Amino acid sequence: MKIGILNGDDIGHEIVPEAVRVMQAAAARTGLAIEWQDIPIGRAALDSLGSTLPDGTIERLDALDGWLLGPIGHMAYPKIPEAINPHPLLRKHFDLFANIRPVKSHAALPCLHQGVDLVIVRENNEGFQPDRNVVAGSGEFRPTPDVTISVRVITRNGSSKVARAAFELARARRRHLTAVHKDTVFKLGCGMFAEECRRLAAEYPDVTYDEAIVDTFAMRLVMTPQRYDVVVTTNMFGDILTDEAAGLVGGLGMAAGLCAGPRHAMAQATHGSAPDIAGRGIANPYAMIMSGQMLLDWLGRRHAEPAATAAAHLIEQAVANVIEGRRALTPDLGGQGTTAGMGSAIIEAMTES
Ligand SMILES: NC(=O)c1ccc[n+]([C@@H]2O[C@H](COP(=O)([O-])OP(=O)(O)OC[C@H]3O[C@@H](n4cnc5c(N)ncnc54)[C@H](O)[C@@H]3O)[C@@H](O)[C@H]2O)c1
Ligand SMILES: CC(C)[C@H](C(=O)O)[C@@H](O)C(=O)O
Repeated sequence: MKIGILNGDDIGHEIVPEAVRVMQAAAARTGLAIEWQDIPIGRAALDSLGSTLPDGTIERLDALDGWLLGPIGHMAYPKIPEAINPHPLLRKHFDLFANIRPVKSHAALPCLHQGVDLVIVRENNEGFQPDRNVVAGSGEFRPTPDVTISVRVITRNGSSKVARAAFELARARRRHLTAVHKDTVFKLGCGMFAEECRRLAAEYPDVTYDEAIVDTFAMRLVMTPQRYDVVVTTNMFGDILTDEAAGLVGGLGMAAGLCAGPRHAMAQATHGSAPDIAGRGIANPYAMIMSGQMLLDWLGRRHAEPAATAAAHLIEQAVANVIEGRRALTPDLGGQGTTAGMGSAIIEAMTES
C-alpha cells in the first residue's frame, strides 16, 4: 500500500505524526506493508516551495492508494494567489464525493448523550462549494459592490452517488438511513437530492428509509441522537451538522472522517487546525487516528487486503481500550494527557487486543 502523509497546519503537525505512528504499529503487527510518502502542503509548503499546493502534488497523490491530510488553517494564510485552500480542490480533483463522518459516544467520556452511534455521510463537492466543471470559481459572485450571489449546485449524479454510498453503509450497519434536506423550501435543489434518495430507497428495500427537514433534524439530533444510524445530506448542511454532532460526544477532537471516492480515499478529521492550542502538545489525536483507521478499513475493502482490515480492527480495539480505561486523555476530554501520550497509550494497548 502507498499512503501519503500531508500534515496540514497548526495542530496538524502534532496529530498527523501520531496517526502515522499508530498506523505503523498496527501494520507491523498485522503484516501490512506500507510505503509512506511525505508530501508538503499548507503553510509549510508555501514558505518552502512558494505554494500551499505545490506543483506536482496532484500527480504524486494520484500514484498513491490514499493519504492522511491534517487540518488546514487557511484563514490565517496571506491573501495571495499562491495561498489557496487546498482541501476542497483535492476533494474535487479526486472525486472524493462522500465525506463519511462517524459520531460515537463513549461511556467513559463526558458526552452530552450516551448510546450514540451514527454516521453522517456528507456530499462533499457540490452545494455552495460547486465543482469547477459546473460553475467557474468558488460559486460566489458580486455583480455590484452591494450584492453577492452564492450559487448552490445540486446535480442528479452527485446526489445519487452519495445516496448510494450511504445506503451501502446503512446495509452494513443497522439498516436505517435518514435523508436530511429542506425540499419544502428549496424545491429544485433539495428536491433533486431527495428525489435521488427516494429513487435509491426502492433499490434497498432491506434498509428502512426516512427523511427529515434539516432544521427539525438539527433539533432532534440534539435531543435524541440515539434514533439515527446513517444520515445522508448535502454539503453545507453536512458541514454544520457534523460539528453539531461532534459536540454531543466530547467535541471536535472526537470527530473522525474519511473523504472517499472511486479510486482514492483521504483521511481527514472533521475539525480545523485549532490555532488556539497549536504547539502545546495537547491536541486530541483521536479524530486523526480514527480517520487513519477508516482509511485502512477502506483500503482493506477496496484492495481485498486482509492485513489492512486487520490493522484497522486492531486500532479500533486499542483506541476503545484506552478510552474505556480513561488512559492518557487530553484536556478536551477532561484529562491531563498529551497528544504523543495518547498515541503511545494506543500503541501499548495493541498488545492487549
Ligand atoms: N478540514 C479542515 O481542514 C478544516 C475544518 C474546519 C476549519 N478549518 C480551519 O481551521 C482554522 C481554525 O478554525 P476554527 O477555530 O473555527 O475551528 P477548529 O476546529 O480548528 O477549532 C474549534 C475549537 O475546537 C478545538 N479543537 C479542534 N480540534 C481539536 C482537537 N483535535 N483537540 C482538541 N481541541 C480541538 C479548538 O481548540 C477550538 O477551540 C481556520 O483556518 C479554519 O478555516 C479547517
Ligand atoms: C474549512 C472548510 C472548507 C471545510 C469544509 O467546508 O469542508 C471544513 O468546514 C470541513 O468540514 O472540513
